Amino acid sequence: MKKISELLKGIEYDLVQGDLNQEVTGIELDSRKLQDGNLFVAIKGNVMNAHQFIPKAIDLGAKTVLIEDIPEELQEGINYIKVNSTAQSVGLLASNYYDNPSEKIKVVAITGTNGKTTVVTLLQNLFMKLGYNTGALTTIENKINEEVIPTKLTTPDPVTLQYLLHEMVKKNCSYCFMEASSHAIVQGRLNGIDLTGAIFSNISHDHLDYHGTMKEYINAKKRLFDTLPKSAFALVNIDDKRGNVMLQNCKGKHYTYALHTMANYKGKLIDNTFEGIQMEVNGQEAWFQLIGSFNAYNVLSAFATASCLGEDEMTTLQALSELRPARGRFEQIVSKNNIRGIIDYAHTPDALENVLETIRDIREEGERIITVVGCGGDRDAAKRPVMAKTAAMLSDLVFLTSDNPRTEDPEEILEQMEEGISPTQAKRTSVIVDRKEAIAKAVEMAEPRDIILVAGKGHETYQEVNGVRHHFDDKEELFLALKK
Ligand SMILES: CC(=O)N[C@H]1[C@@H](OP(=O)(O)OP(=O)(O)OC[C@H]2O[C@@H](n3ccc(=O)[nH]c3=O)[C@H](O)[C@@H]2O)O[C@H](CO)[C@@H](O)[C@@H]1O[C@H](C)C(=O)N[C@@H](C)C(=O)N[C@H](CCC(=O)O)C(=O)O
Ligand SMILES: Nc1ncnc2c1ncn2[C@@H]1O[C@H](COP(=O)(O)OP(=O)(O)OP(=O)(O)O)[C@@H](O)[C@H]1O
Ligand SMILES: N[C@H](CCC[C@H](N)C(=O)O)C(=O)O
Ligand SMILES: [Mg+2]
Repeated sequence: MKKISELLKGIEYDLVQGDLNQEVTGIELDSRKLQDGNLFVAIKGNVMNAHQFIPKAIDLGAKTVLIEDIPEELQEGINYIKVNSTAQSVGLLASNYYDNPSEKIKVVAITGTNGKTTVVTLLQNLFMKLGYNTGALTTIENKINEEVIPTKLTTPDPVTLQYLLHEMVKKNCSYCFMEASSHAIVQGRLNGIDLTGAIFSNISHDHLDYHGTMKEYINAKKRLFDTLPKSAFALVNIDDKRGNVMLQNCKGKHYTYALHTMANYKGKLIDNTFEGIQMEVNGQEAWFQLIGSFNAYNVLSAFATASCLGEDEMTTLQALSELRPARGRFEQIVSKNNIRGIIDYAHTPDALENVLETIRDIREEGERIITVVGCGGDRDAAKRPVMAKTAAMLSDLVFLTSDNPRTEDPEEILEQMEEGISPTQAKRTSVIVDRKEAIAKAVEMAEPRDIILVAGKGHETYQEVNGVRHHFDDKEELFLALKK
């Protein structure tokens, strides 16, 4: 329970009607979940304008509503508070409700097209090893120390986010490492968080359905750095040409990391095998259990973050070298007859290219690459032909199949993917709508020493079709097929 006036600290508002001394029992964004005494926040979303749900929220017991538009009729006994943007205000409101948790825990957010989950997972495991209670918010799951809290979003909604930070504070966590998706930044899900640091990994083609253009997508990521306080550190991958863009209007302390450019934190890849990578980090050589040259960036980023947070470099390197990769990222199964299956979450053109290039680097002569890949529905359609083209260019055989079709027709998604395939490549490409069948067929076609990459769904244990998530696990399917 909290007084409304306390929740509004730091927020510009107009009290349209009501009494700010009253208390609320919680903050709710979804009228369907509203509980008695909750404050209902009416957000104008991408699909719905929640102002239409105000009467329903009041029926269910809301006494206070946060609005942008004043309703034609005001109900008696209800507090109406008007702000410029409900979506942008709710983070701070929720932070006030949960006693401003980010003042009591160091929160570090990472943004970028690829590598966020990998780096956050590395950082949580690293800081736990270093002896700290630590939280993590990732695409795979949210965690408070070892406790797992399932999630459907990469970055939680602002109320859940503040609630989780508050729980981390209660469990004495010193750090929270979190992913900041570009959607979340634009929608203000991180507002109200006093960040200790922000990291930029890279940017490449994704989410153009949502942001419209690459320029807007870059600007979305840049906003995380533009709003960073002076006390925070800003750590960017300077090998990515947008690294500098992130720092342009950033008041925080600037730090850079790179493999190919001069930087504060410098790495050098020495060896890349199916067992791990050997690299030099600030002059020190070390071995890491993550596979793929792109992971050199992720390891370096985690190392640099630990250093920015004041950790000893040698201890950090030692601990990092003991860590396993995140679930569904370059996970391998080798069959009895020596066929290598790889499950990877590459669901962007750049990620797919990186992972295939890495396999091509490591494989030995005569080892063929067979790729099984699809593209998600209700997401950026422009990446579909590009991903198919990348798969065909860098593999010997390709099986185009379904990812999460969501509300789209899977066959249409596949037709769009096929547009990226040339007539010559088409001879080495098969289209199999059913993902289970596609994986089984890939295994059937494989000969000893061949390498099968199943890309796009990584850790996911479902396939979403028309709003329903059916159980589906690439790892299970590949394992089953390889055992036969
Ligand atoms: C496109 C997008 O980002 N959508 C997110 C957004 O929803 P929205 O703006 O579309 O909401 P809406 O459906 O228009 O509804 C507007 C408001 O009405 C409310 N409502 C709605 C219905 C009702 O009966 N009553 C009611 O009160 C809703 O709670 C909401 O507050 O805000 C919601 C609450 O925070 C999110 O759950 C929702 O994520 C949807 C499920 C989604 O699929 N998001 C994806 C695209 C996403 O955000 N992905 C990124 C990751 C990307 C990456 O990893 O690369 C992420 O951070 O996970
Ligand atoms: N630093 C990197 N550069 C390029 N590609 C990468 C990098 N790190 C990982 N990848 C590729 O991207 C895939 C997804 O990695 P990860 O889950 O860490 O990214 P993410 O940014 O969290 O993705 P999402 O946007 O879905 O949350 C990996 O499976 C791998 O193929
Ligand atoms: N967080 C990413 C995940 C994509 C994973 C892929 N399997 C798909 O469903 O498209 C997104 O929402 O775009
Ligand atoms: Mg992620």
